[in-house]
Amino acid sequence: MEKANSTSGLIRTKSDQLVETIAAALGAMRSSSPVSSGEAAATSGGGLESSGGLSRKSSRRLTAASPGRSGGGGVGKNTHIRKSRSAQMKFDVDDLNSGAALSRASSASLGFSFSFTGFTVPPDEISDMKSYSDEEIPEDLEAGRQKKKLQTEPTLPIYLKFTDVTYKVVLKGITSTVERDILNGITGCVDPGEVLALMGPSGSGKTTLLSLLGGRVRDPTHGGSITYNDQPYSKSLKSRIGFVTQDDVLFPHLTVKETLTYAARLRLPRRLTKEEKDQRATDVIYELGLESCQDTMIGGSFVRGVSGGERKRAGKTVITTIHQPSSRLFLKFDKLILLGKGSLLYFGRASEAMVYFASIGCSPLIAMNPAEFMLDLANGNVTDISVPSELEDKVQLMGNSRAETKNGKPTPAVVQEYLVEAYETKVAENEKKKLRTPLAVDEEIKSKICSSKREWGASWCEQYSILFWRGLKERRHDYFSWLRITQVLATATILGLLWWQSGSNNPNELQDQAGLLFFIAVFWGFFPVFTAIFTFPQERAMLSKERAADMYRLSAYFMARTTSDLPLDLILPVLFLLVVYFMAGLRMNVGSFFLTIVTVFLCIIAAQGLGLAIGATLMDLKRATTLASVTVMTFMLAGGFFVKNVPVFISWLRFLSFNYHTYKLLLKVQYQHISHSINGVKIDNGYKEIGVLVAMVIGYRFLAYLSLRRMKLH
Ligand SMILES: Nc1ncnc2c1ncn2[C@@H]1O[C@H](COP(=O)(O)OP(=O)(O)OP(=O)(O)O)[C@@H](O)[C@H]1O
Repeated sequence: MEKANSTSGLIRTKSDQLVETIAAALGAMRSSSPVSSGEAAATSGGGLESSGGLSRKSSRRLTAASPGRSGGGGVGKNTHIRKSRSAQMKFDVDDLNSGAALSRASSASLGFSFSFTGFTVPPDEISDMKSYSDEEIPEDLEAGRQKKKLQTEPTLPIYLKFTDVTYKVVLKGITSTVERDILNGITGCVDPGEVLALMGPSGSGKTTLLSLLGGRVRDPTHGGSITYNDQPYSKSLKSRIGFVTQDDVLFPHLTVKETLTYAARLRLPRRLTKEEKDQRATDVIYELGLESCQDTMIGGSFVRGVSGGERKRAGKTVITTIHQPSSRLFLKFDKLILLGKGSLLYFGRASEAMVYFASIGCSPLIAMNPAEFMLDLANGNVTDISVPSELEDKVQLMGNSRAETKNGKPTPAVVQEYLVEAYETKVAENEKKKLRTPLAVDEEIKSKICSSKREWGASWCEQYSILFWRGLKERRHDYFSWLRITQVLATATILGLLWWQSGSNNPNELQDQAGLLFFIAVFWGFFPVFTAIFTFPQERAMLSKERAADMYRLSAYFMARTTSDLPLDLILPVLFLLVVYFMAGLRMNVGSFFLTIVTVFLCIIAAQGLGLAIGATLMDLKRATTLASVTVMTFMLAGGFFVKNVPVFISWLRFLSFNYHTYKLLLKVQYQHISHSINGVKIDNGYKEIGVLVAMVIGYRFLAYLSLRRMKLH
C-alpha cells in the first residue's frame, strides 16, 4: 500500500512541477523575447500541426524512470525511447503572445495523418480541451477575430488494430540471461478522428506500446499483430506517422519560422510548389498564434504538444500517453487503454471505463477524478476504492498472508491479478472478435499502406539545397565566430613574429622554415579533426528523428552537411596564410601562395574526413575524442619532421598521415627550385601526395556515410 501511495504521490508531484514550469515559462516569456522553454513551434515526427489547445512537456527521459535499461535506455537492444509529457490547456491571448502556444506544433496539420503523441499531466485548473468538428473554425474570442482555417492536405484515414501484442527484453547479467516481459498481450484499436489515451503507472509499458504502434521498434522480439488498415507496417507509413517524443530535438539557432518552413519544404508532398509549402508554414504560425515570435530563435529548450481537438478536425488517428488528465480532459478521449505492469486492465471507450470497473465491483468510495481512480487501481492501491466480495473473501481466507496488507486490503499484486483476469474473462475475447472482422475500407486506401515506395516531399537536389541552407543558417553563429577567427589570426601572428622574414639561403634557415611548414601541416590537420568529430554525434538525435519520418535521403543530408562548412574551411586558412606567409617571408610569387592555400585546403578536408568518420562510427564524443587524439598524435609523429630514420616495419605509418603528405607538398611548393631533398624529405612531382590526400577526402567520408547508414533510427 505504501508503494502505491508513493507512486501516486510521484504523479502528483510531476503535476505540480508542471504547473510551476508553465507558470515560470509564461512569466519569463512575457518579459523576454528569445524563445526558450515556451516559445516556438515544433516539427516533430516530421510534421507540423496546429491546434486549438496548448500542450506542454515536462521533459523526463525514460531511462531516468525505468530501471533495468541498458546504455542510454530504450526498448530492446539499443533502441532509445523517449516520451513526451505535455499538458493541454486552454490559453488566452496573452499566453499566445507570450509564446505559450508554441508547443502545439506536432505532426499532422501539414497533411500527415497519423500521430502518436505524448502528453503529460495537465494541471486540472488549466486543462481543458475543445474538440472541433471539421466545419468549425476556432474563434479567438479575446482578439475579437476569427482565426483563419488552416488548409490541410486530405488525410489518409488509418485504422490501427493491434492484437495480443507482447514484448520482452533480454537482460544479460554477468552469469545469467533473463527474459523480462514488458507487454503481455495487449489488444485494441483506434480509428481515424479518434484519440486513444494510454494510461497506467510509471513502468507499466505505455512508452513501449506507443513505440511499437508507431513502428519505432522493429524488433523481432515483439509478438502479436499490429495492422494499419488491415495491412502490416510498411515503409510508406514512415512519413505518415508523427511521433512526438519527450525531448523533441530542434535546431536551437533556427527561428520558429525557419523551423516550420524547412519542415514544410521537406515533408509536404512534392506536388505543392515551394511557395505553397512556405505559405502552409506561415498559416501554421498564424494558426498557432506565433506571429510575434516567428523570427525568434528557438533556443535550447522547447516545449511542444498537440491538441487532440485539432487533430480530430484533420481526421487523424491519435494515440497519446497521459499520466493524470483532469476529468474534463479524460472525457474528451474517445478510447482508453489502462495498463498495469504490462498487462491490459481496460480497453474501450473512455466514457464507459467507470461503468466497466463498477461492473467488476471496483468503484471509488470518495469523490475522485476518473483518471486518478484508474491509476490507483492500476497501482493496486484500493484504499479509497470498494473491492468486489471475491477479493474481500480472499483477504479473509488468507488472513495475514499473501493477499492482505496491514489495513485489511488486498495487496497490489492481488488487485492486479484480479483486474487482468476480469478483463480477460469479461471483455478481451469480445474485443478480439471485433478486431477479426475485416475493415470495410477502400482497396486503394489499403494499397497506399502496402506500398513500400517512400514518398519524398522533395527531390534529391531540393533536399540537398534545403538541408544545405538550413545547415548554414543553424551554424551561422559558429560560422562567423570571432573567437575562431581570433584564434586563427592570433596563431598566425605569433608564427609570423617567430619566423619573421625567415630566409631559405642556407641549410639552417631552410631547417627553420621547414619547421614552420611542418607546423602549418600539423595545425591544419589537427583542428579540423576535432571540430568534425562533433558533427554527427551532435546531430544524431535530429538525424534520427527526421530519418525515422523519412524527411530526406541520407545521402542528401550527408552531402549537405559535409559541404555546407566548406566555405568557412576555405576562408580561415586564407586569412591565416595571408598573415603567416608574408610575415614569415615565404616564397614570393602568386603561384606558390595559391598552391600553398590549395595544399592546406586539401589537408583540412582530408583531416575533416577522418573526424567525420570517427564521430559517425563511434557516435560518442568521449570515445571519439580519445581515438582522434591518439590518431592525430600518431600522424603528427609519423609526419616526417620529428623522426627521419623510422624502422622499416613501421615506416608505412607515414603514408597514412595527412600531415606527412601536406608537409611534403608544402616543401615542394617552397623549395622545388632549390633542392631535391629538404631536411631528409625527398621532393618529387607531388602527384602521389595529391592522390593520397584526395583518396583520404573521399574514403574517410565514405566510411562516415556507411556508419550513418548503419545507425539505428529511433
Ligand atoms: N530495453 C529495456 N530493457 C530493460 N527494461 C526495459 C526496457 N524497455 C523497457 N523496460 C522496462 O519495461 C517497463 C515498461 O517501460 P515503459 O517505458 O514502456 O513504461 P512507461 O509506462 O512508459 O513508464 P513511464 O510512465 O515511467 O515513462 C519498465 O519497467 C522498464 O524498466
